[in-house]
Amino acid sequence: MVLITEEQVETILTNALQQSQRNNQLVSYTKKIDPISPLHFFNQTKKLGKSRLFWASSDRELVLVAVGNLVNITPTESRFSKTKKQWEQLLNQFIIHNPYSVSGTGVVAIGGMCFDPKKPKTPLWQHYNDSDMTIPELLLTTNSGQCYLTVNLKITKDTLLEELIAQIKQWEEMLVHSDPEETLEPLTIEKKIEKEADYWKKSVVKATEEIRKGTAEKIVLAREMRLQFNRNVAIGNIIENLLETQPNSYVFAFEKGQDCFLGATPERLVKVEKDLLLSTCLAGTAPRGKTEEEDRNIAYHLLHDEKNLQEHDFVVQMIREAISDYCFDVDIPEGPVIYPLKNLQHLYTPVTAKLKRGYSIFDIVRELHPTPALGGSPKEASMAFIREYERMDRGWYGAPIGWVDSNEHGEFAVAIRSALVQQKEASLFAGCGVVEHSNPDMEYEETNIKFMPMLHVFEQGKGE
Ligand SMILES: C=C(O[C@H]1C=CC=C(C(=O)O)[C@@H]1O)C(=O)O
Ligand SMILES: [Mg+2]
Repeated sequence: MVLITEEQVETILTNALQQSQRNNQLVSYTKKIDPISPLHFFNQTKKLGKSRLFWASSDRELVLVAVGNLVNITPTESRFSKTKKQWEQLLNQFIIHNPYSVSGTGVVAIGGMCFDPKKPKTPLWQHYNDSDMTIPELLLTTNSGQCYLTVNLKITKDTLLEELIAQIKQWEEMLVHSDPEETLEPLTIEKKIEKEADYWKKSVVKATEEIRKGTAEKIVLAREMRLQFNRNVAIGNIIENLLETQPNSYVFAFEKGQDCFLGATPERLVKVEKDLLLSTCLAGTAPRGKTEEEDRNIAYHLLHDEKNLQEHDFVVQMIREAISDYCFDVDIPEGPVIYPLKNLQHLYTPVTAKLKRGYSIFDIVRELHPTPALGGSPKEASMAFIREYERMDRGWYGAPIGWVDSNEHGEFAVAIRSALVQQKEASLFAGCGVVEHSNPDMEYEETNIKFMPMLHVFEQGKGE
């Protein structure tokens, strides 16, 4: 693997030190390297003892592995506009050496936020900030089969070049080196605890009553399942299983100390490449069939089911309305199609548009979150219901997670089909859209199939 040569680093850092007017100069250096496996990189960097973040796009064209926190953007209020502002300010402070105009290379901020900062945080999510975008120390980008390594540094007038160079060399040696794989006993789930299942069904009934009264039109209610394992979960193995078993889904893993929030979500919130904007309406659910014929029948019924079409339509209407001031050339097809996943299928309507000048992905995330696929309709009334009646801390579940780069490219997904892993335990989350004619037992079953993608990867140990 070719990393940065000593000469190159020395020239860049010397220039940076000379250019620096400040005490803290941020420097970013990107180099194309021979392809390496992102998962290998993720596993190798564990011994650095720094938090790691993993992101793979649903088509797997882009994979990011971010290691360490050079700077964290963690506003405690007005999180979307403050993140946007701080990100722009930080970019101005960087000396960037990135000769490649490739998405996801160079200075990238990656992270996410909690679903609802107005709901009190519980100890479950104590290590996760309400909003947290990381500019890492090391970033491996795999884009369309090409690999790039970015090193981000903070240098001061007192920084010793030799020490920095030695550190980069040390990273290089560590990454080139391949440690023998640890042999672990197979992972088994020793206990599954469904939290508040009966109460949850009652809250679905309560939601339908409120909807009949006219308080809201749709309310998404989620529940939690706690798992206990025989040993600590090896995060790299779970990512590997998710990549193998969940095509058409984004795979993510965000470590914070000993905790890791991870999953495989099918739901794009927004993708921006310069002025091209893509979003997704995903709501309405059915299981997969055991045979092709059964599968086709289920899909046909889903496409014609009033209740699911209604659930879906609230999302389409809201997204159309939310982006209208920020975009032109909005294109949304008339009706949904099927989005098949391994364990379930959804109603899906893609959205394309052109972003007006002066707006960024953060403006769109602010307008869209939460869509009625995770909150409800109207936004405020459904959020108020969730705040009052949902007996769980969603934390980062159901919220935007993603990345942005210095070329005005970025993508956010909605963190569903996910779990918060805490060494020998994990919390799984699943929710569903409650509308006027929702039946509590059927919604309960729907959340059961939404737990399956995560349950399977924990049950399978390694692969299928
Ligand atoms: C809230 C979840 O799914 C949403 C996304 C797709 C379909 C949904 C549904 O049919 O209810 C939900 O709105 C979840 O998986 O936890
Ligand atoms: Mg549903």
